[in-house]
Amino acid sequence: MISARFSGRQGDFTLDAAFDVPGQGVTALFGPSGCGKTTVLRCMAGLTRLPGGHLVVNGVTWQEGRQITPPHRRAVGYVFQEASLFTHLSVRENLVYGLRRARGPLRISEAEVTQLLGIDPLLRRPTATLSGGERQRVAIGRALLSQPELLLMDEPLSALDRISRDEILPYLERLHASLQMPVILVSHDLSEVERLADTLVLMEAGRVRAAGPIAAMQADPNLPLIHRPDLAAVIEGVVIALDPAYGLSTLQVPGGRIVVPGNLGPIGARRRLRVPATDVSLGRHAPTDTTILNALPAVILGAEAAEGYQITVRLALGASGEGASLLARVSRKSFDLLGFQPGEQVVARLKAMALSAPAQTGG
Ligand SMILES: Nc1ncnc2c1ncn2[C@@H]1O[C@H](COP(=O)(O)OP(=O)(O)OP(=O)(O)O)[C@@H](O)[C@H]1O
Repeated sequence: MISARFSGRQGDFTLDAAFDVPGQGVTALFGPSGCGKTTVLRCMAGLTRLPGGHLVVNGVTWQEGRQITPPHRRAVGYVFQEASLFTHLSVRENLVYGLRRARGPLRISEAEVTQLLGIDPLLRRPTATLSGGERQRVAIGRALLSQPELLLMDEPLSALDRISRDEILPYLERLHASLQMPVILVSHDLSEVERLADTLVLMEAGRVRAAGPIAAMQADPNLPLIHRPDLAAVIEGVVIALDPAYGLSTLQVPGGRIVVPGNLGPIGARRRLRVPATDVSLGRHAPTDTTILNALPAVILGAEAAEGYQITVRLALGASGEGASLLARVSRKSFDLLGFQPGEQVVARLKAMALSAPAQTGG
C-alpha cells in the first residue's frame, strides 16, 4: 500500500492531495496542466519538501509531517520527461551507474533490464547517437537498476514524437506485466494511462478528486471522465483460444468472451483491451445476420446524457451483470425508441475490428 498526503504552498499554488493506492502495479496521476501532478511526484521523491502530510510506501515511512527522508536515502527511481543520460558515458556505462546507486537487495538484474527494454543492441553505443525513444528506454533501465522500491515517471513519453511513443509503449507494457515494484506515472494523455495504469488518481487544482481502479473510474457517473468524447472501457482478460485461419484471438473477460483480431497468444496470457464507447451498440436480442463477431449479454447500470444528442450507457457484462464494466455511447433517439431501463438485460455488440489490444510479448 502507498499512502500519500502532501499539503502546503509553492508560490501561489496550494497543494492538498491525498491518496491511498496499491503497493504494486502502475498508478497514474492524471489531470489538467498545472493541477499539481509533478509537484506530488517530486514530494514522493523528496525533491520538494512540503511540511504537511505523510508518505508511507509498503510499510516504509518517508515523510511524517516535517520529518522528511532526504531523496538520496529513499530507494526511488525517477524518470524525467527528457532522458537525462550522461553523455560522456556509453549506454552500458549509464546502466552500470544505476546499478552502483543500488541500495538494498538486488531485485532486477542488468540482463533482465536490457532484455525487457530491448537495450542489448544498444549497449556499446555512445548515448549521443541514440534516438529519443532509445534514450528514454536507457533512462528507464538506469532507474530500474538502482533497485528502487518505487519507480516514479514524470510524463516519460511526452517529449517523444508519435512514432517513438508507439515504439516505446510496448516496452512499458512489458515492464508492467513483469515488474513487481510499484510505479507512479504522471500523464495527461488518457490513452497512455489506459494502456499502462491499473489505478488512476484524478487530480484537479491541487487536490485529488478521486482515486481507484481505472475501469471503475472510467465508468463513474460522478467523474468528468464519463463525458469525454474518447470515452472507453479498459477490460482485462486471458487468451483462451487462437484461430490462425481467421487471424483471431478469444479472450475470457469477467462476464463474457471477446473475439479480437490478431494473434494475442500465447494461451493463458493476460491481455488488456480498450473498447471505445462509440464502438459498442445495444440491442435486445443476439443478432443473427451480421458481420459483428461479439454480441455479449450485459445489464444496464445507468445512463447519462452526453454531448451531441447522445447517451452514455453504463453496463456490466454477464447475464446478471456480474462481469467487467462496459460503456456504450448511442444516439438519444435510438435509446428512447428502444426504451432501455436500468437493470435491464441487453446484448452489447462490439465491433471486433475496433478493439485495440496492445501487442504485449510478456505473459
Ligand atoms: N517551485 C515552485 N514555485 C512556485 N510555483 C510552483 C513551483 N513549482 C510548481 N509551481 C506551480 O504549481 C502548480 C502545479 O505545478 P505542477 O508542475 O505540479 O503541475 P502539473 O500538473 O504537473 O502540470 P503539467 O501537466 O503542466 O506538467 C503550477 O501552477 C506551477 O506553476
